[in-house]
Amino acid sequence: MLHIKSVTCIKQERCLFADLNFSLKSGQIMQLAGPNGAGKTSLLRIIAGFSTPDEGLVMWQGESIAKNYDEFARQLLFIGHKTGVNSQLSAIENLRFWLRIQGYNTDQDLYSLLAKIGLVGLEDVPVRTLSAGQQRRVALIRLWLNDAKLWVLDEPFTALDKAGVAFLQQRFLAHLEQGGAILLTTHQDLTTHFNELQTVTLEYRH
Ligand SMILES: Nc1ncnc2c1ncn2[C@@H]1O[C@H](COP(=O)(O)OP(=O)(O)OP(=O)(O)O)[C@@H](O)[C@H]1O
Repeated sequence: MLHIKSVTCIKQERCLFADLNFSLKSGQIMQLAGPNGAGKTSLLRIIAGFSTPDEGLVMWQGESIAKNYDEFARQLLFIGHKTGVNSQLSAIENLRFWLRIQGYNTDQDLYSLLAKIGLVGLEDVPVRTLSAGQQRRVALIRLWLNDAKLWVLDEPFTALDKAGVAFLQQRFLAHLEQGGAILLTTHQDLTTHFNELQTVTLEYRH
């Protein structure tokens, strides 16, 4: 599905990583590990096509993502460290916005979806008035509103409580069972939940 081929990234004259190679197949989950500043977010942004590598290629289904980026973007769900939630809008309004820009039906029962993720009674207040963990839950609802094959998630567990982490892990398992793939950064230990977890570790390079 996804191939990272000889990818190099240089920022502020520091080489974050060089000649990086790995693949991610349907049904697989991969954790990007490494210390602060090692380049994990930079790599996720390259893989999502938001920035270009100094050398190398990101390939999706056998072709460079640059070749048919629109098609790749349709199969990608990226949720960054910054949540991408409009904090002036309510959770329901954010959901309707995401559905609309993807061309999906907005008549779904969004209240029951928000209830599932623990936001009963908070559906219609501005997201900025919610706690950090509740705001993260709003951002993560896109995982239920999307049929993208490849999920690229930068620290998705941040600010979530134990129940939130467990709920998200269940959603990951369902996505993998349906043939999706997940690439994520996290400081959580995922090995007990995902038998086939792969890890790529970036060292901090000076
Ligand atoms: N747009 C940019 N311009 C200049 N330097 C950048 C830019 N983005 C990232 N960097 C630098 O690249 C390095 C790696 O940053 P990055 O955010 O990829 O690390 P990270 O491994 O995700 O770190 P953390 O664990 O703290 O989130 C940092 O030293 C950062 O200052």
